[in-house]
Amino acid sequence: MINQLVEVDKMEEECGVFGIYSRENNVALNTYWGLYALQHRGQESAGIAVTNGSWMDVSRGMGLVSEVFRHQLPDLPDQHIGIGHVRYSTTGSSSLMNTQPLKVKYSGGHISLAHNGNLTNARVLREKMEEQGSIFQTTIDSEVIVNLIARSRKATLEEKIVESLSQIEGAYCLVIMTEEKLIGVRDPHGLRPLCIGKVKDGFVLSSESCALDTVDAEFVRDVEPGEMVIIDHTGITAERFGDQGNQALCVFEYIYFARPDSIIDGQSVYQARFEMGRTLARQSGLKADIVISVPDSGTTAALGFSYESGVPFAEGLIKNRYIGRTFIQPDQKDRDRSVKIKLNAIKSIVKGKSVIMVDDSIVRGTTSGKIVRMIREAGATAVHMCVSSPPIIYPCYYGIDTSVRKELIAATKSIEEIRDFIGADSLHYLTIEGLATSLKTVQDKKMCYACFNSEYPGSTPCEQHCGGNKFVFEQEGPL
Ligand SMILES: O=P(O)(O)OC[C@H]1O[C@H](OP(=O)(O)OP(=O)(O)O)[C@H](O)[C@@H]1O
Ligand SMILES: NC(=O)CC[C@H](N)C(=O)O
Ligand SMILES: [Mg+2]
Repeated sequence: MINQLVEVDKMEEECGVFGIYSRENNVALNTYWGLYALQHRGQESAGIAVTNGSWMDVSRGMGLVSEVFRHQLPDLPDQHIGIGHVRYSTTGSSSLMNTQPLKVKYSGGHISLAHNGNLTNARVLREKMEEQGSIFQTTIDSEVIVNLIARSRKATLEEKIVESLSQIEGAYCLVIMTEEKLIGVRDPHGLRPLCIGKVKDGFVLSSESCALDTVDAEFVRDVEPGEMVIIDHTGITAERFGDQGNQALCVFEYIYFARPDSIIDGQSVYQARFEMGRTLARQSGLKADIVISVPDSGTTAALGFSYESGVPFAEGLIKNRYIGRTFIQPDQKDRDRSVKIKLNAIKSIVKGKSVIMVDDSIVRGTTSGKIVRMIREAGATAVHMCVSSPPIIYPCYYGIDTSVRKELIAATKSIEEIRDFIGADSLHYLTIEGLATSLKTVQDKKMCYACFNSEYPGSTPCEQHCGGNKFVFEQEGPL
């Protein structure tokens, strides 16, 4: 019984990275608060590394930020750089061995590194390095980057990093710490977000701007795709690397991953979700007695749907606030159980009503089938399922754990079969065009829609390992 409760606590998401350079602030504590704000991006493990210029200390553990650092934060006198990570595993198992930040000692000193994203050629690089005698202590792709940096013969740290980046492919936002520097890197596609904030005597790097508010940092700008920013006692400098011609921020950040109070590449996540709901209302033309949302991340789109359609919004489902996110849990048994504990219907709201239920996505179909039944059992006369994203048909290889195509319900079933499977009266998805027009501020930017249309902006692991086929690779075992 105790084990079951513990399992339910371990929800996960997409990794979050955070870094701070400041002499006036307690960097360990600020990193802790920053990670707290990024908790929705990864709930499997958390870690913080700090340095005072002479020593580097790292502390990591399995669980939520508040669980890992329940008793103690890394504690070095005069610490002035800190980095942190919350993990949602996409390569390598969810285990203590694979927690981040990684810390290594090499000929140039110490390096700590935290990574959000997923490399598509990590296995190839690792096998090559192993053949040449390199030793790996984890099974994550991120360790390949650390090894490349440590092995580089270039003279300066910046040159070593750029040389390493020229060898890796896929998605990566990195925060890297040495005894003197805090470095932020965003891959040339810009697949994952990373932004810069300013504190009085230094700078902050964060996956999302919501964490800047938490540590009282002022938003400066996003790190550009293919940009490396270097922060040290002289301030901040930046340099470009790689080919920035094929930029493609992950559109799923706006649909589901990011917090609605974050602004990514100039686009408010809240505004994007609200517009997705409005567009879906226009596209579906649906009317009913009430609009309800599937909390949490379906709520903003449901408000937009209600606003556009004129159908009143009501809270038909209540989410247990002590439960995290379910889609990214590593195990289907956990996901099934979590949905039951997570959501409950309010009978008095839905009884005798025709209901439009809005969620941001159907991935494996774990959530929608159960709650359509729940709303019907609570007395609704009809349940229309509205999804504020297009059907997810193709795997993500860039940091979202949907790399096995057969797990995606829309990859194996038609829309009518999904409607039947979840037991809804009707099922409506936002179109790809509708999604694109909802992203008002970033309409002119190229985004990654690969999970909807299979147009991958870069290489896929399958192409690396299976000779050209995009979809046969399954991420099992190390890398
Ligand atoms: O079809 P499925 O496999 O069930 O996945 C889709 C569901 O998972 C996500 O919610 P999640 O519970 O992860 O997080 P949330 O509380 O932020 O909505 C998403 O918002 C959908 O509700
Ligand atoms: N979701 C992520 O960004 C994961 C980062 C890295 N690939 C890991 O598995 O630890
Ligand atoms: Mg949800």
